[in-house]
Amino acid sequence: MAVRVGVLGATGAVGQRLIQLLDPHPEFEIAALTASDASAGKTYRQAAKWRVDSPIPADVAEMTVTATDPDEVPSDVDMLFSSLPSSVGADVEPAFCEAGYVVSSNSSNGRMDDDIPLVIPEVNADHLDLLEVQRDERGWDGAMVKNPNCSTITFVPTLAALTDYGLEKVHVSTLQAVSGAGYDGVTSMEIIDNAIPYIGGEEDKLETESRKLLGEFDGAELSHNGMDVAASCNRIPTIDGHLENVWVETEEELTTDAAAEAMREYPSLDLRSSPDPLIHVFEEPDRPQPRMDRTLGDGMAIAAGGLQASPFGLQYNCLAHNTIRGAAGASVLNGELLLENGYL
Ligand SMILES: NC(=O)C1=CN([C@@H]2O[C@H](COP(=O)(O)OP(=O)(O)OC[C@H]3O[C@@H](n4cnc5c(N)ncnc54)[C@H](OP(=O)(O)O)[C@@H]3O)[C@@H](O)[C@H]2O)C=CC1
Ligand SMILES: N[C@@H](CC(=O)OP(=O)(O)O)C(=O)O
Repeated sequence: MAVRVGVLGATGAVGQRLIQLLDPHPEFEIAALTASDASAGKTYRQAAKWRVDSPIPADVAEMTVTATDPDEVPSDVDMLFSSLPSSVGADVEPAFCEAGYVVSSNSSNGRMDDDIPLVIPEVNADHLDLLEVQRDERGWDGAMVKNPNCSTITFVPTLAALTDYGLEKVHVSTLQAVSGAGYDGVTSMEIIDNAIPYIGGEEDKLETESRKLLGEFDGAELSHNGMDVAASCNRIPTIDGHLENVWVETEEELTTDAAAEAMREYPSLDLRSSPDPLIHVFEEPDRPQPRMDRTLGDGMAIAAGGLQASPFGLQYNCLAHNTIRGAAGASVLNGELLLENGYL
């Protein structure tokens, strides 16, 4: 029987992607939709300005949107996918956990908290056990797991494939699509014929989240990876797909052939949304490209290419679909991991 799930922030850009992914999902059944008070009481069709590239699911369109309040969500809903603005999530997500709901959240609030697992299932599924610590410390019947920032998700799996060589220093420079800023995030006058070398708070997220994701959990505490990470983040006029240039210095000698093989062989998981292969390594020097490669693995694969030696270690490019692998798909995959591990 399918698990009854709800979407917090269901009318937004990421909320719509969540509905697109959850509606055909055999393990989940959409049973609750929440948004701001302005949307509460409306049908989903009335409340959401549907902008996703597939039709609005007919059954979801006629559901009534409620306020984002634990008292408004039916108690037989087992899991909530959250795509609320982080300022809202910080207030209400803990209230849902306290009320007994398991929350798989895409919002950035709490990602770096010591007792909140920040998870990319193919990279650090073992960190999910932090939920035991979380429940002990917070006294929650529910639980909260986060997925990382979309640009973090794009490069960390490629680093995970190289950890046997000892990661020392990582430089990453991003070219991020406009959808990452949300529909009203940057105006056409700002971004057409332009690039913006600043995305508020983004560089710190790549630098800190990557070290948490590649850290070690000993059953009680999580220690962060000791590598140095420096990030530079840029907005460019693509619609979807974050492209990143990466330089990695390792303790052990790392040839481009060995790196390509390690990435190609890095395992995916036996979960519905985990693509096989996880990392698609291109031989062509001009790939990956956002428009051509963002839908690999139904938008859940990581693409890499341009591997070469440089004075700053191994150099390569990587790409992922920012609103699927980087946001909604990441939360759904964490939901599948929670289900697989008996948290529902
Ligand atoms: N856009 C992207 O690609 C990515 C976004 N994210 C993160 O995901 C989250 C959502 O982003 P995005 O979908 O773009 O945002 P949107 O602004 O498009 O959507 C926000 C959602 O939250 C609801 N909401 C807003 N204010 C409140 C409130 N006070 N109480 C309850 N619900 C509220 C909105 O409802 P209503 O329609 O009623 O206003 C809407 O459903 C953010 O934390 C963002 O940083 C992460 C990665 C990528
Ligand atoms: N800041 C990201 C999107 C985003 O909302 O990230 P976060 O989930 O860390 O808030 C971008 O602009 O592409």
